[in-house]
Amino acid sequence: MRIDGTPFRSIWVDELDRWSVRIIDQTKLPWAVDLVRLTTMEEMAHAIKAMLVRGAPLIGASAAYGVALALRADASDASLANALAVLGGTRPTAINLRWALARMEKVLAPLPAAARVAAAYEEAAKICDEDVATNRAIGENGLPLIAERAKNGRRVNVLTHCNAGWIATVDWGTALAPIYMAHDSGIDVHVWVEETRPRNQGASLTAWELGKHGVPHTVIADNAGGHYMQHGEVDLVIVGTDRVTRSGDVCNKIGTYLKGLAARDNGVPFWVALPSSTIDWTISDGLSDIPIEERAATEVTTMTGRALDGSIATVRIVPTSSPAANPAFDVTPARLVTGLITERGLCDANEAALTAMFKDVA
Ligand SMILES: CSC[C@H]1O[C@H](OP(=O)(O)O)[C@H](O)[C@@H]1O
Repeated sequence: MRIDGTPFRSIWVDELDRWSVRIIDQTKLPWAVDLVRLTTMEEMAHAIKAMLVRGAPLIGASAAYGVALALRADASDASLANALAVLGGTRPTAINLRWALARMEKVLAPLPAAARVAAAYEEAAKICDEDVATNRAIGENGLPLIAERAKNGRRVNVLTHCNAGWIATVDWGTALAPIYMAHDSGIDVHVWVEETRPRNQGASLTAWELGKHGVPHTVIADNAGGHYMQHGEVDLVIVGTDRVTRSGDVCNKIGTYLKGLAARDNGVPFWVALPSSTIDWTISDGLSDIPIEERAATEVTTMTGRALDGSIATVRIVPTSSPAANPAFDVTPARLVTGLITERGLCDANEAALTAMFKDVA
């Protein structure tokens, strides 16, 4: 997508040296667009763990380039194994991390060391290019869900949670892809952007990227989403996901489950957008089988933003004596999901539909 008219992806190989990897440091958004140059696997692992890059598809693409950086330094079997282990240990929930590392290992392990670096960069580039095409297809497949509600120029209100936009992927995004396509086709689409406590990725990332693209949006507290649904202000919910089970259970940013409950209670369609690389075919029960990342309590007890003097400040919002807990994701049972928007089309959130649509990979 574009940032002030300049086309960007969220990750790319440095144009000058053709081997280091560039990312947008998402912890600096929306206040600064900081393009960081990564030169080692360890730097990439940190970028994933500290969420300079985040979002299931982008985590996978980033890990793939992390393997390439590792092999550029040392293309031995031991170096490959170490890179897979270190990168694989950065974050536990998004299945795309495991998917991308397994794909890199399958390509690289059989090769002689001398052939591995070029092959690693080539495979990482393929993962990125495929992600862009996949998300474009998700946008095209999800567009009718918005268009069918836009009859006679009627404004369509979509609620989303967290950030599943172009910066959560290599480009286009998942949940936001249909929204971008609807906007670009002239549909009057408006987005309720839930701030998404505690990391506020809706407020800081989704609002930023929608604003850069000129998509009308309103940032709201997480607790306001149900209220707008009750008052008929939400035509549909579209969220992203970090892992979907073969039975259609959806793991996504903490708070998504509550949106699913509110949507069901108010008859609002609740759609989940995902590439098939986010489906974990090895599990069925999301609640018992998906590892939920527990992040630092300071993400709950503090907030970071721009002070009135323009400086970036972090403030405590919880008494120092109060402990805090910070599960980063929750699981929305398939029964609350209206459907899945995939690169192959719209799919019911159940095993029969998923295995039929993806019989070649299920
Ligand atoms: C397109 S995946 C978006 C998904 O990833 C986010 O998690 P995180 O930012 O912690 O990597 C969030 O759950 C989004 O819905």
